[in-house]
Amino acid sequence: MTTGTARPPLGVRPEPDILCSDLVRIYRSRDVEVQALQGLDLRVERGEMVALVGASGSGKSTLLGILSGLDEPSAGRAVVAGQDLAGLTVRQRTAFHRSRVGFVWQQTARNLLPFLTAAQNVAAVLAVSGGSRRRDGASRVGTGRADRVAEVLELVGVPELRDRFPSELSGGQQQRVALAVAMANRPTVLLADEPTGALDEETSGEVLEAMERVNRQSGVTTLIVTHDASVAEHVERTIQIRDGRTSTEVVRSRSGEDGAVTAEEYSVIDRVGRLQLPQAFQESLGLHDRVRLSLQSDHVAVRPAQQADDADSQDREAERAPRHAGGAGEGGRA
Ligand SMILES: Nc1ncnc2c1ncn2[C@@H]1O[C@H](COP(=O)(O)OP(=O)(O)OP(=O)(O)O)[C@@H](O)[C@H]1O
Repeated sequence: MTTGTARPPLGVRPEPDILCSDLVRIYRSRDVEVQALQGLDLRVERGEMVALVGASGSGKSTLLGILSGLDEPSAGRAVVAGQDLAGLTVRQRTAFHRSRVGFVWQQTARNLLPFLTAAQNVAAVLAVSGGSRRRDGASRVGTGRADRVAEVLELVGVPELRDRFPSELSGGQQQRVALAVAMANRPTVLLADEPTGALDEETSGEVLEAMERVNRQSGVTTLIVTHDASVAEHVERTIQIRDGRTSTEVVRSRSGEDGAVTAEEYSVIDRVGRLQLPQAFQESLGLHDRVRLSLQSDHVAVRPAQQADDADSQDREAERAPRHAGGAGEGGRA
């Protein structure tokens, strides 16, 4: 179990808060079998805020179900907040979910009890869990339940809404209160399934800003599943999921004096060496069915099969040329 704030020894990568390897989830009914996750690999570091995007049916909700302890994997490994989720009983998974995970759903009805005010919704979580635990293991340090309710409503930017019922709140306000409810118990990991799915663009932005603030101020590791492309502006890493596997990811960083944002695209390579090329790259170069690979001194070139013969002779020319004269042509660098 991950507790405490002790630093790992120099050179040792700290344990990530989400680690999946070769994760498989198969749904079986009487005569059909659906493999929703097909050997998925994922690593989210402590305190990171990451978006998971992908087409409908690609396995996003299935993954969140497993990571939150609501569902169990068919095979493979999933470790969240230091807890290995394989082979837990339903009771153990429920205890894990309550103590370690905050969850925000798209539908308000799943996030908030309609007959309780915003403050009462937050307090209800604390009543069920018996208090507010900190990541360092301390419990209810210096604050009682009422203080924690006020604190968490302040954190998500809606202290003035404390006495309103969900029906008296706008969609964006409801989602921010839902975020307060999810954070009440100081979870290690915050998971959100399409939290802005029912909101307009401006309101989505407000909710995502609140999530960013919560992530920064509390250090909660955050994974947002979404179709909403604008989420990418609020996270450092956007991971694409395709056919039940993570495929590519875009890492955004700020650099230079003007803080310009640069985005770099990466592909995830699994333990047996499989990687997926971004759809846009495939379309742009007409890569389909079969591609030609060639190993260069510092990269692997991926070319349409039909262009490969010409390019190979160019590569051989380039290899013969002196180093300072330039490298091989880059039909598709992987
Ligand atoms: N309970 C279930 N029983 C059988 N098949 C299921 C079940 N839940 C999901 N699936 C199937 O598993 C696959 C992945 O579904 P999942 O809901 O995880 O995808 P998703 O990426 O979240 O889709 P969406 O964006 O539409 O919510 C789909 O083919 C879906 O039909």
